[in-house]
Amino acid sequence: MKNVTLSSGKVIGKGQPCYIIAEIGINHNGSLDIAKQLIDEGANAKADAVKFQKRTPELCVPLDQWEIQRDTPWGRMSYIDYKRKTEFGNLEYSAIDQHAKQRGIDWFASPWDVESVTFLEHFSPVLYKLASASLTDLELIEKILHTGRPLMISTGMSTVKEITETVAFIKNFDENYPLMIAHSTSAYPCKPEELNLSMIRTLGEMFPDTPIGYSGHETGLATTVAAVALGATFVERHFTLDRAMWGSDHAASVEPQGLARLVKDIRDVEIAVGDGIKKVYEAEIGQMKKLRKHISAEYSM
Ligand SMILES: C=C(OP(=O)(O)O)C(=O)O
Repeated sequence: MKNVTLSSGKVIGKGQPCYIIAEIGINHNGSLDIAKQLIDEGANAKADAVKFQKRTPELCVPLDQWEIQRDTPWGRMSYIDYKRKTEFGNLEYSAIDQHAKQRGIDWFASPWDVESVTFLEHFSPVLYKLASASLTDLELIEKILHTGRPLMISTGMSTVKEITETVAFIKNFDENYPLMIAHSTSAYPCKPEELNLSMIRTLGEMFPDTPIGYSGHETGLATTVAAVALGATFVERHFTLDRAMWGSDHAASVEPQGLARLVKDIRDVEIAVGDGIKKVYEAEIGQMKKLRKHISAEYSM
C-alpha cells in the first residue's frame, strides 16, 4: 500500500493510526462562531481533522430549484438565497484556517464545483475530498488532480464500474497520484443492513496500493469502530454541536461527547487488533499457574 503523507505531517495508510475526520459539512449553519466552536470540540476530542463542504451556489443548485421558497431560521426565502446564506467566503475560511492552526487540527473541505477548488487553493489544504455525489464529475476531478494535493474519494451511490473508471481516470493522469478511497453508503441516517462494511475489504482487494477508509452516515458509534477493525485507515463522521439544531445533516451527526468516545474507542480497537502472532502474556502466567494442571517446562519455574 502506498501511504499518503499530508502537508501537516500526518500519514494515512498501513501501520498508521486511523485518521479521524469530524465532518462539519454545513452543520455550522452559516455561523463562523459555531464553526469555531466545532473546531474547538473536534480538537478537544483529539480528532485528526475537521472538514467542511464548499460550494458555489450558482453552480451547484440546478436553475429550476433557485426560486423554490423554504422556511429557514432566517425567515422564508428562495433556495438559492438560503444556500448563499449558509456558504462561507474568504473572510470565514481565513478565520477557520487560523483557528484550526491555533488548535493544531487539520482542516479541509470537499469542493462541489471547479470554482470551489480555485477558492480552496488559497488555503493550501492538506487534501481534497471528493463527495460521493461528485464521483463521476470528471471536470471537477481533473481540476483537483492539477493541484497535486492528496485526494480522498467517496463511493456512496456508486457502482463498481463507476468506481473503477474514476480510479482509472486518476491513475491515467498520474499512476502515483496520492489517492485514498472511502467506502460509503449515501443514506441519512444509514441502516445497519445497508452499511455493507465488508466493502472495506473488497475495496482493499480491488485497489491494494490505495489506503481504504470509511465515510459513515449511521447513527451510533459501534459500526464506525468496526470499520477500523475491518481495515479502514481513515474514517469520517458528521459532527454537530447539537443533533436537534435546524438543518438536514444534524440528526445523523455525532455530538462532541460522541466524537470523543469514538476517538477513544478507535484508539483502543487499533491497539487491540494486535499482530496476529500468538503469545502468552505476562498477565496470563499467574492464571496459568493457578488454573492449569499441566504447565509446560518454560513456565513451570
Ligand atoms: C457528502 C460528502 O461526502 P460523502 O459522500 O462521503 O458523505 C462530502 O464530503 O461532501
